[in-house]
Amino acid sequence: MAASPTLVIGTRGSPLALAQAHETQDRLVAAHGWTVEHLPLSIIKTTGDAIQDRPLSEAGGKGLFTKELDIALLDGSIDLAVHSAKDLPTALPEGIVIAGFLPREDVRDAFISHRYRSLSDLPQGAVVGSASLRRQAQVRRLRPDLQVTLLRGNVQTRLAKLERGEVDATLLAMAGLRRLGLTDHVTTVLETDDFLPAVGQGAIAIAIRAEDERVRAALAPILDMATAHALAAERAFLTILDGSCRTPIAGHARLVGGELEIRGLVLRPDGSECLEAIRRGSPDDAAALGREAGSELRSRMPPDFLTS
Ligand SMILES: NCc1[nH]cc(CCC(=O)O)c1CC(=O)O
Repeated sequence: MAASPTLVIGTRGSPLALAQAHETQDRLVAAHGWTVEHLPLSIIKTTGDAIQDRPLSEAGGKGLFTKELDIALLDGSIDLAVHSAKDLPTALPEGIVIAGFLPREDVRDAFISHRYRSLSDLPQGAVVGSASLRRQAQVRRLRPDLQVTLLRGNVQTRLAKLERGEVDATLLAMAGLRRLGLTDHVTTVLETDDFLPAVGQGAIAIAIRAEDERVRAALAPILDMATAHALAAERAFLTILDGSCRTPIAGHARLVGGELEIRGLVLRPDGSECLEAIRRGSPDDAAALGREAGSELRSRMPPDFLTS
């Protein structure tokens, strides 16, 4: 066996981020027979972690969770950065690339409530808390009679707020709940046909320095091709529609038989309108399928769609 190199794994400090970093560490240990001492974690606080009082879409969007990790990659203080693919901006800084993705977790959202069994079981006027424009808009689309409020914080904080009765229900990603061992809290799982996940949901992306062949080779055995195809389609879809991080967007790609299928949605924030596009084709054309779905929605969107 080759001598164990030292690779420093950069991560945010939230419990979910740490679980994802540990999963990466464990997979590298299993693939290479290395020891965890040679895969130290470097915990880095990001601007996104510090802002708790307003929606991140108002504070500058997704890059807020990645900037400090990007800097650490570029200055060599870490060798790889572990991210929730969902929180990664579509454009990465010069010199940084996504090496690939770990095998994807459950992509679905969960409905969580202590008093009600499902979204359709909530009484008129019940309060659903979420920080995600996508979840807020899809809830309003399905149940225009509910109150939708902002609920921020990490997964545990949100569950605690629900516990205290600040909201009647909330929605969280199954992937995060599974990684944190918190699926006991799940009331019902929302199928993707009814409630479409965010682009990248459930996938862990690993960012590296573009030129770093040593780290790229070390990661190769733990990366998952099916997830890479799905994410290529989803991220290409999002790139076409980006520009406004105030737009509720959902997108999910998966292999059906040997084909890749992407389904994408854009919604008005109030849920009054929802446009859908679907493309199916060869996984080798993943990015093109995503771009086509995005372009179709862009051309069908009324001019005021992004601002209403
Ligand atoms: N924006 C926060 C965030 N980023 C990734 C996940 C869950 C894990 C995932 O989707 O991979 C979550 C929490 C949530 O949406 O419930």
